[in-house]
Amino acid sequence: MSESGKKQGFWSKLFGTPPAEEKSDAPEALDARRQAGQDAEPSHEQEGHDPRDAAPPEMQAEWVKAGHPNPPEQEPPVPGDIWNPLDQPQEVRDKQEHGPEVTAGVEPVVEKKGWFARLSEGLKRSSDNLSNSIGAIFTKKRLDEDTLLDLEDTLIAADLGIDTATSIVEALRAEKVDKDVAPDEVRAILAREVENVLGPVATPLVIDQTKKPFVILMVGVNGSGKTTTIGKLSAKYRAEGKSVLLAAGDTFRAAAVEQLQVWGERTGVEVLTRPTGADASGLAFDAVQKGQDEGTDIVIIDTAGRLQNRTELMDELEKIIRVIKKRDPDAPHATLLTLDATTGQNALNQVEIFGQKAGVTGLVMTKLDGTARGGILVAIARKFGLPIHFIGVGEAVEDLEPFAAGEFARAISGADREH
Ligand SMILES: Nc1nc2c(ncn2[C@@H]2O[C@H](COP(=O)(O)OP(=O)(O)OP(=O)(O)O)[C@@H](O)[C@H]2O)c(=O)[nH]1
Repeated sequence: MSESGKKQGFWSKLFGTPPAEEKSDAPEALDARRQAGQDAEPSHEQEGHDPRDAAPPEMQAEWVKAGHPNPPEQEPPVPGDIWNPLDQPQEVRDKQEHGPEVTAGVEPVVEKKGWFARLSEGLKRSSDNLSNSIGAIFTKKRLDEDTLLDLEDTLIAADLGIDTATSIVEALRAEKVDKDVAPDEVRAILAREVENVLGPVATPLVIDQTKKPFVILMVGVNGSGKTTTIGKLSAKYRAEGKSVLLAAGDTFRAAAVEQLQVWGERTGVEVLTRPTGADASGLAFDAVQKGQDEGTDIVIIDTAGRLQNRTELMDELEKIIRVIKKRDPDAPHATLLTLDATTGQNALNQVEIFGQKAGVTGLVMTKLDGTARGGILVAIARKFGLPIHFIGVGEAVEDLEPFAAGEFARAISGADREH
């Protein structure tokens, strides 16, 4: 059950009904074997209805004050297991250091697409590849084994994982072999199977109010969206009337501390800091203690971005957790791993190693509004079964959504679009 049903006030006003289905011209086949050099770029997206437009003017002014940038134009990083966030272009890394620009004064609210439209656009590359390949494969009316094998290859190439690919092919074989089948029926089966995998892990992050404070530790590789997600979460929890304390645990970089302080100012939340180079675990300890002393509802601890294969940095993360436990043996009550949706296969390894070292309890997939490679979330769900709490669909404070399996499945399969 998504958290959206329970949302009140500010938050419930933010997230309206998803916009009507998106249409796109279906280009020809994209499958590598069929490409023949004709890789289709996503076509220009239609403007979606933005539920935020219906919000009161003072709220819109607040968003403008908080900076309301358009999604960044970022090229996807190098694909697969050689992906390294530190390889991103300097301007992207600069932006990561300083966060999105804050617009001074009140300007007209920028026309912004609804979150579902941004999710669909972000997943358009994955979705187009899948959907168009399905269109190209299912040219014969009758379903045969060769066609099923081609489909399996396509699903694996879309990062969905071998297990999911096999189960989709099995479902199709059971229902349709030797029968007439149209591409749209295959897309619908794909959407259904993806939803079956994602449904059980689409669970809200429940804040146990008996824990004072409820401690959330945010972990992930460099630039995966930890600090931005913390900013969005603190806005959400403040809007729910909860008290929040942030701890700027990336003590390596002054810019990271500043970035969290900007989010603290935007959301009216205190940020605990230490000088650059200070021990991050000491800061985490102090933050939990301060939260206990002051009866704070939620303490969110940021950590420095680290590649999962850097043993010494992962050891430091373990130390932070050990030290937090000295103040509260049950804490952290949630350890959230942020995954950049443009990462691809490397995300599987991130979940595995951060899971082992930091005891990750849930996932947030960020940048699903960009050039996302969303299929990997299905492989991750299948392999690890970890809760997926939220998705990030933009850089602004309101661009955090509870994860909804059905919407994600429809967006990635292209089942809602006309072909
Ligand atoms: N488009 C888009 N950009 C995002 C999203 N989440 C974060 N970003 C951007 O991604 C960049 C990195 O985000 P940060 O929050 O700084 O990432 P981080 O994990 O704290 O980075 P480090 O401190 O370097 O480890 C920033 O430019 C963010 O504005 C999202 O959901 N969509």
